[in-house]
Amino acid sequence: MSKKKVTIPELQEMKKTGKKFKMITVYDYPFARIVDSSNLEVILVGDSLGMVIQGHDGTVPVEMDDMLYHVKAVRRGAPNTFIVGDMPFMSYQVSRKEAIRNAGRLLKAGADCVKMEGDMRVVDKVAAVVGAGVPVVAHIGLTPQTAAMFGGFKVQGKSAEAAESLLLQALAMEKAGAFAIVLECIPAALAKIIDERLSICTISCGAGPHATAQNLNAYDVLGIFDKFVPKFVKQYGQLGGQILEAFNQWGRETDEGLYPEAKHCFTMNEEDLKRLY
Ligand SMILES: Nc1nc(=O)c2c([nH]1)NC[C@@H]1CN(c3ccc(C(=O)N[C@@H](CCC(=O)O)C(=O)O)cc3)CN21
Ligand SMILES: CC(C)C(=O)C(=O)O
Ligand SMILES: [Mg+2]
Repeated sequence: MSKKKVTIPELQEMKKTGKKFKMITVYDYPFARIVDSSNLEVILVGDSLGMVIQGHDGTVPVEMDDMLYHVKAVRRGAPNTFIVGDMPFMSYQVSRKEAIRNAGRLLKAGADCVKMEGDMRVVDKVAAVVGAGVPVVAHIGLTPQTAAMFGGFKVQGKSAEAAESLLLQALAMEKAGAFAIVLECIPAALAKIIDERLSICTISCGAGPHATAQNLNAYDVLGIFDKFVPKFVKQYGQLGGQILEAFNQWGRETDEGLYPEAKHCFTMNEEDLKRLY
């Protein structure tokens, strides 16, 4: 039984009924297939692929073409899952026109909506993209594309002033027409207030339990990505170790002549083999 893709009205209904939804970050076809048969409602194809897949130290190097490539692969694996396509750095900051054009490209590649990071300076771009008919998830708090400005991947909104500013940003994003908002790395108590003050869904990525939804990265959930493990991450598997063990076992068996066995080999008939000599 394949599941039915969740709709935006259904996600909004979940905020009213208090039922949580889950958004997992994946980047490729095999993971997308697994999510499509899981109890997770939403996939984020995040620009974090710059770090997790490409090995950069941040998300700034990621291009539209990278995002389109991964959104297409994920859509092929997860035809029945709602996909959020992340807009990469400089694909929406320059002008409303570029924002609309690039958001449209992500939708044509298979995304159901786009996500845009930023504070008050991005509100007009969000409004323009929504105005062009593309659903938008806003993203405030720790915004990795501009993390250099706050000195790295640091928790945001800890002071009363910073918290007030984030609340105002969230309200502005709702007014601009975003249907949901990611709250990344902010105090749980602030996320609770923001969730209560907004009618749209809040999605917690390191923002505590009070949001409408939770987000984690598949590579963190599985214990594959160990370059850094943020405090909010819970590893539900230790696949990094299992993958290493599998690689080493194949290596050992190949060294010792235990792989391949007869069942792994192709054959040809005796006649043809004789004619060869
Ligand atoms: N694999 C992966 N998982 C993520 O959650 C993720 C990415 N990549 N890449 C994009 C952003 C970057 N993220 C990060 C990265 C590091 C921290 C981190 O180390 N935070 C410190 C807090 C430092 C402070 O106290 O201010 C921590 O201890 O968690 C948090 C979020 C979340 N996102
Ligand atoms: C951290 C999440 C929300 C994200 O934007 C990403 O994975 O790119
Ligand atoms: Mg991102």
